Amino acid sequence: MPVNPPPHRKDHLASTRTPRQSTPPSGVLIGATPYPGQDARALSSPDAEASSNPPPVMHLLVVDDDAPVRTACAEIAESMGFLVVSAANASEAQAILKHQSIDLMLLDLKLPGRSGGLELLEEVRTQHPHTLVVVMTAFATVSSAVQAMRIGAGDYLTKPFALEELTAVLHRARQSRHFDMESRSLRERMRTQKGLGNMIGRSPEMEKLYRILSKVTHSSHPVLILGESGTGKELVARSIHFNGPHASKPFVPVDCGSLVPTLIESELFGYVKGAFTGANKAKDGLLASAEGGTVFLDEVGELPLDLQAKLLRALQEREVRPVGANFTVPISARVLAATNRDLAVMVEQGRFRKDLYFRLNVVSLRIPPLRDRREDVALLALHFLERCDRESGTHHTFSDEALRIMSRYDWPGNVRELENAVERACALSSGPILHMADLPTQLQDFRLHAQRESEAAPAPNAHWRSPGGSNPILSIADLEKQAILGTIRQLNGDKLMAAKLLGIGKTTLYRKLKEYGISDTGDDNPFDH
Ligand SMILES: Nc1ncnc2c1ncn2[C@@H]1O[C@H](COP(=O)(O)OP(=O)(O)OP(=O)(O)O)[C@@H](O)[C@H]1O
Repeated sequence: MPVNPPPHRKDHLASTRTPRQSTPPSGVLIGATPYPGQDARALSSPDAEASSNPPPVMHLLVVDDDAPVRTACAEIAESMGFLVVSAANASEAQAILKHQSIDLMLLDLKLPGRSGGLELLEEVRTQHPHTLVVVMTAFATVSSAVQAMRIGAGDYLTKPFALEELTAVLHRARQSRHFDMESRSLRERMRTQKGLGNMIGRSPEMEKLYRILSKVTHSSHPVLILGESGTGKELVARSIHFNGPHASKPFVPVDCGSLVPTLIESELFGYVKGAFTGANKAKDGLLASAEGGTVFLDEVGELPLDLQAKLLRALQEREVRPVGANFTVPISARVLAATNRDLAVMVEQGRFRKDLYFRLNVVSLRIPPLRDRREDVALLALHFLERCDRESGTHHTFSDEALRIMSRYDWPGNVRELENAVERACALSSGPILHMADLPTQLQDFRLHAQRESEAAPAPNAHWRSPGGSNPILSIADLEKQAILGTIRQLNGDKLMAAKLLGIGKTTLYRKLKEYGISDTGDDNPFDH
C-alpha cells in the first residue's frame, strides 16, 4: 500500500532539483566512502559538455537510503540535464511515482524493510511499464542484480561505482528512452493510418523495394525475387500479382523444393490419361492452370537440371507438353521465381542452367534481411500484434523493453520468426502487456548476452586517454584489478586456479578481493553469470 508522505515532505520529494554543476571528481568511487569535497565545483559530465543540442528532458528518480549516494547520483544526473527527484525508501518512491511521471529510476536493491528494492521493481514493472529501471547493488551481491535483470531492470550498477560508470549508464538509458519514444509514436501512427497494403515496412530499403515493385507490377516480364528465408518473397510475388492488371486471374504458387522429384514434371506440365500407373484421367499442369494469371516458382534453385531444361523450353516457346502427350498446351501466365540461394554461384558451379537464369532474371528484386532494416521491426511487430488482437478479440501492447530488444535482435528467421514470436507471446501472455518473459527463449538469451557484453566493454570515458594516441591510460591498480576479476570470471569463479594462473598466492588473491569489496563467503558469487 503506497504511503503518501506528509504535504511538506511530499513537496520536498516531488520538487525537482535545480540542475547544478557540482559532481564528484572523476575517479572517485560512489557508494564507497563519502567523496572528498562533496560540494566542490568539480567536473561537469563529459556528456553535458559535449552536447550542443539539449537532449529531451528525462525525469529521474533516485531511490537509495544512503544519503551521500543519493546526492552524488542526483548531482551527476543533473549535470547531464536530467530532472531529478530522490527518495530514501520504497514508500517515498511509491508516493513520487503516484504523482509524477518518471522516465528512469536508479534503484538501490538493498533498501531497508520489505524485500529491499526487488519488490518495488516488480511493482514498477507492472504499474509503470514505461519507467526504465537501473538497479544499484553491492558488488558482492551481483547475483541479485542478475535476478533484477530477469524481473525487468534495464541495466545495473555495482557499488561502489565510478562517475564514468554512472554517466555511461545514464547515457544508455537516455538512448533507450529516445528509442522508446520513437516506437511509441510509431504505434500512434499505426493506430491512425492504414498500413501499406499487405506489406509493412518504411525503411529506406523497403521504400526502394516499393518503388521497383510499382514499376514491375504493370509489366509482364519474369521477375526473380531474392532474399533469405522468411524475408517475404512470396508476399512480394503476391503483391506483384494482386496489384497488377491480371489480379482477377489465378495466382498459382509452386514450391519447387517440396515437389517429389519424380512428380515435378507431371505437376508442372500436366499429364494425359494412362501416362503412368495411377494416371486414371488427364490433369492440367500448374503452368497451364494459371491461365493468364501468375505462376510463382518458389525455391526455383531446387529444380533438378533436367527439369530446368524443360522449364526453359516451356518459357521460351510459351507452351508445355503434358507427360505422355503428343500435343502441346499454350501457357499464358506470367512467371515469377524466388530463391534464397545464390543462383549466380550455382550457375558457376554448373548446378543451375545459365540460360534459365537469364530467362528468369529479367528483373531481380532483393529483399534485405530484417537485421538490415531494424527500423521495420517495431512496425512489423505492432502489425502482427494488432492482427492477433483483432482475431482473438484481445488487447495487448508491448513493454518498451520488449520492443527495444526485438529491434536489436538479429532475427535469423526474418519476418516469419518475428511473426511467430509475436503470435506466441500474444497467445501465452497472461496480462495486457507483453514483456520479455513472454518472448521466445532465444530473445531472452540475447538480452542477457547483450547485457553481459555491455558490462564487459569499458564504459565510454572510463579512463584517461593518452594525449596523441587512442590507448587508454590505466593505473597499475586498475590493470591489476582487471586482470584478477577477468581471470576469475573466465574460470567461472575458480579462485585457486586464477591465483595459480596469475602467479600470485591465494592469500594475496583473497586480500585483493577483500580490497575490492568482494566477499568470499555467502551465496552471492559475483562471477556466477
Ligand atoms: N513486409 C512484410 N509485411 C508484413 N508481413 C510480412 C512481410 N514480410 C514477410 N511477411 C510475413 O512473413 C511470413 C513469411 O513471408 P514469406 O512466406 O513471404 O517469406 P519467404 O521469403 O517466401 O519465405 P521462404 O523463403 O521460407 O519461402 C509470411 O507470413 C508473410 O506474410
